[in-house]
Amino acid sequence: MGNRKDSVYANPLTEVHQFKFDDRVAQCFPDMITRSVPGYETIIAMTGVMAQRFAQADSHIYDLGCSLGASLLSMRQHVDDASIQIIGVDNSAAMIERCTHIVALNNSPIHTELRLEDMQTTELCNASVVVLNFTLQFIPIEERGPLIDRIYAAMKPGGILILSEKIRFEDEHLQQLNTELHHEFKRGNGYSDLEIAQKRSSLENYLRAETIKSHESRLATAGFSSIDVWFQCFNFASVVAIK
Ligand SMILES: C[S@@+](CC[C@H](N)C(=O)[O-])C[C@H]1O[C@@H](n2cnc3c(N)ncnc32)[C@H](O)[C@@H]1O
Ligand SMILES: O=C(O)C(=O)C[C@]1(C(=O)O)C=C[C@@H](O)C=C1
Repeated sequence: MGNRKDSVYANPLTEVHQFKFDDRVAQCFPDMITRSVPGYETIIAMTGVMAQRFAQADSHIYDLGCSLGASLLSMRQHVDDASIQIIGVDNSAAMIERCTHIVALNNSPIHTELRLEDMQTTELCNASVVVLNFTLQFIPIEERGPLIDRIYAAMKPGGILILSEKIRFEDEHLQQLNTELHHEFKRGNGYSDLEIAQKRSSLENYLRAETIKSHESRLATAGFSSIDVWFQCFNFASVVAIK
């Protein structure tokens, strides 16, 4: 259902195509993301802890780009008010299909809806918690501002946005250092140099990382009043923004 070992880039490819969240990736996604993103498990676990604190009665919790539902399941474990609804959105049919099975296996009194939709057009309203865990990075940069503005407009006062991203550094030495440390992390998790190189080129024009400063400035422009980096490991970071 999503428990295979990631071998998507293990063999030499004659041509490396742009990364796609297709069936092959969905099948091994938990293994892929855990071995690729330093701190992933901590970010998912703390997403639940933060949701518990910020979820408001009769409101919606959104997990935008939910993949197999790791963040929404973490939040569902921490929220026990049945007046709250959790909504997961992803535009990959392979992900939503598997996520539907996984969510069904985990009983909960919290109403959970999964949508096979684009997060840029899905209906958003009455939100006390919005999660963008490693998904804004796949939206074209010029479209990120309008999406964050739309999320802000759909949020209740006192609500929280959790934004986790691969980040870029302005300082070229730090950019080089953190890229190398990230690759070292992947090597330590069993990825070969070939896998690292092929995946890197498949993400080249798709995952567009920005600096923490750019993210913070976009969130401030949208109107968020309190913004903070609560987690960072090498070139991955997570930011909270409170309305
Ligand atoms: C790295 S994964 C997210 C991981 C997930 N949030 C987690 O923490 O386990 C990125 C997800 O975003 C989805 N995605 C990318 N662009 C999207 C869009 N425009 N609308 C909805 N989902 C999108 C992909 O299909 C993919 O499942
Ligand atoms: O930068 C990389 O090497 C990654 O693998 C990162 C990343 C991500 O941040 O979403 C990219 C695609 C996969 O979804 C898993 C991890």
